[in-house]
Amino acid sequence: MPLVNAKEMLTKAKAGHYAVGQFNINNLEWTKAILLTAEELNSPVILGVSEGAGKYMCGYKTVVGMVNGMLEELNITVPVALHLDHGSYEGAKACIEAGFSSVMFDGSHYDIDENVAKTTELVNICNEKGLSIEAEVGAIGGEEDGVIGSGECADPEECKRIADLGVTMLAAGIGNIHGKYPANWAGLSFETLDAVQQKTGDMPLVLHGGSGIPDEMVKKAITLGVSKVNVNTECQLAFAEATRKYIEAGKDQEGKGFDPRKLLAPGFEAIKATVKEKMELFGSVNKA
Ligand SMILES: O=C(O)C[C@@H](O)[C@H](O)C(=O)COP(=O)(O)O
Ligand SMILES: [Zn+2]
Repeated sequence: MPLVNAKEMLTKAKAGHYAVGQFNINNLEWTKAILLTAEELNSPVILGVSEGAGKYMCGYKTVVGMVNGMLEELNITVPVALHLDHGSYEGAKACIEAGFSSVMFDGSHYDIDENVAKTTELVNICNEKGLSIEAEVGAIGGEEDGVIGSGECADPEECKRIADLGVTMLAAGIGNIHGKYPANWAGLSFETLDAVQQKTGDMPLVLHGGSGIPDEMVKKAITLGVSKVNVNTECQLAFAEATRKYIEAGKDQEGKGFDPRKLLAPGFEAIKATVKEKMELFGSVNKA
């Protein structure tokens, strides 16, 4: 099946009280592992590409070529959206041109009026071209210069202003953090999430920083309107751990164990296992 935008899969998820996973891709192994797992579990899936990962993979056109090639060669039949993650205004335009099916414009660092103005322009372009679009209100926390900043809680009124522009999905800060959560993390603010959902109605809400949130909190967030959960760090940690074990066991020095097709295989399987676990947790299995 060719790429689809994320509108239908997220509308169904919101109505069906489950969430679709966005898994960030970093290279060929990542992409193949995520697509094969989605197909095996009959689950819709969103492939997230940050601007940095896009550059690393030789640009957005390369990413589009690789993903479209895999959809065809691997006979992927489940709905797959290719989505720019935390995009700038220029990055969003470049991805629209390159053939992505969905973009995120992260205007959370602008004041609300500028966020509204830029989001509006991109909503118009995406509508015209048939892409889905995610916007963000309230910055997500995370590590900067070695310090882990706590996540902001979005203002529900500002969320409504952005939702009313006609975006497909809305990321609202609810105390969530990118990367590893610190031991003293206060947890998700369900009060904020509830207030955002009440103001934004049927709008699918997005939970960023999906790695390391206790399962029960993720499930509760889904009951309060989260329809898309973003995961990157947990796949990276699983890949790194499996690769380290392989090398520490000296397997790269046995026979042809240094061949990248063998060396990267444990990490590939570890990503598959992580994605499977998350799809089961989010409830998207058999929802393709
Ligand atoms: O780190 C990235 O490049 C992608 C993330 O920002 C993604 O949008 C996300 O929210 C995943 O968070 P994580 O699971 O905490 O890495
Ligand atoms: Zn994010």
